[in-house]
Amino acid sequence: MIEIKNLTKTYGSFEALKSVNISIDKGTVFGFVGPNGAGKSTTMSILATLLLPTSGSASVNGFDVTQHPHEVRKRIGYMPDFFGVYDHFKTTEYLHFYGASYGIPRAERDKLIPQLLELVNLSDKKEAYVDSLSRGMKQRLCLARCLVHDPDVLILDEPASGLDPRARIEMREILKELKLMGKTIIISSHILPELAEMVDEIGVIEHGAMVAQGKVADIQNSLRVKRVLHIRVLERSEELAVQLRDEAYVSQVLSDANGVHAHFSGGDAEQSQLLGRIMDLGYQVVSFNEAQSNLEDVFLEITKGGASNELA
Ligand SMILES: Nc1ncnc2c1ncn2[C@@H]1O[C@H](COP(=O)(O)OP(=O)(O)OP(=O)(O)O)[C@@H](O)[C@H]1O
Repeated sequence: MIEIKNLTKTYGSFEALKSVNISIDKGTVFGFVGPNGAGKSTTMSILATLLLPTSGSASVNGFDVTQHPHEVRKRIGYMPDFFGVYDHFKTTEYLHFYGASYGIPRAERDKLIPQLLELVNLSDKKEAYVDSLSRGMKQRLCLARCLVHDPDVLILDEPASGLDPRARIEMREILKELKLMGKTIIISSHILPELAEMVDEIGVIEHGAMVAQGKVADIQNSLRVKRVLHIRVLERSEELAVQLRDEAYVSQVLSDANGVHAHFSGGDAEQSQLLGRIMDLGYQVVSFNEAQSNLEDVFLEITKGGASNELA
């Protein structure tokens, strides 16, 4: 649905994008993560036909953003990180304005707009002036605006930025609904653990270049992000801790009243073999769990440099 090939963008002599490649299948929710200034907004603006690339190509459903921008615009809903809302409108009027500019007939809009307001939890604000809405509400209204022409693809540049925790959760719930509706979504954010819950894939960009891309679990596996294993045995817990220290892929073994905790740098296969060996050694295993590492761990592992410190 989205195909970005060797995309570059230079501002004067500064290379904001250096041959970026991204491929996103229909129905995928793609989390686009990277520190400030990495090139997320630049990539998304090009995809939204608002900025011309210096070289390379980007297409939506087969339509190239530079050759067929009108076809692309019909298929995308774009939510920029800065948004202008027309304060003198009421929320309903605001959506009518956008619906009309997409050529949607009045009768159709009359049916559609209450549905959109319901989707973004603003039904009780249908008569409110945009001016009077909170930041979170304005952001949800902006999202409703992106959906007016029922686009297949949503390009959302930091839709949860500046929102308080409750407003972020509301935004996340709406995005989950959009995913269920089959939309292809590319969403950028600094709030990595929040993305983790809803994205199918992530792409990590740093200094204008993609540094990793794929399913979160695959990236974790390929990077061998350290897992923490929690192991409880019926007896001889201390002895197990000592034996684990000699195991490959195991480091930093601790033992306490809750069991043995070990850092593990192997993948799924090695983890399963380790469990087998512990059982072969005659331990009666009560539980063998892996503490879930999250997107933040993945991100920090990939971008190791100082740039990641800028993340919220
Ligand atoms: N119009 C411009 N002129 C010159 N440099 C620009 C321009 N727009 C963006 N840049 C530079 O391009 C780089 C990428 O910017 P971009 O806004 O795409 O980053 P980002 O990943 O979206 O960052 P953030 O998370 O802070 O929004 C930055 O170094 C930025 O300063």
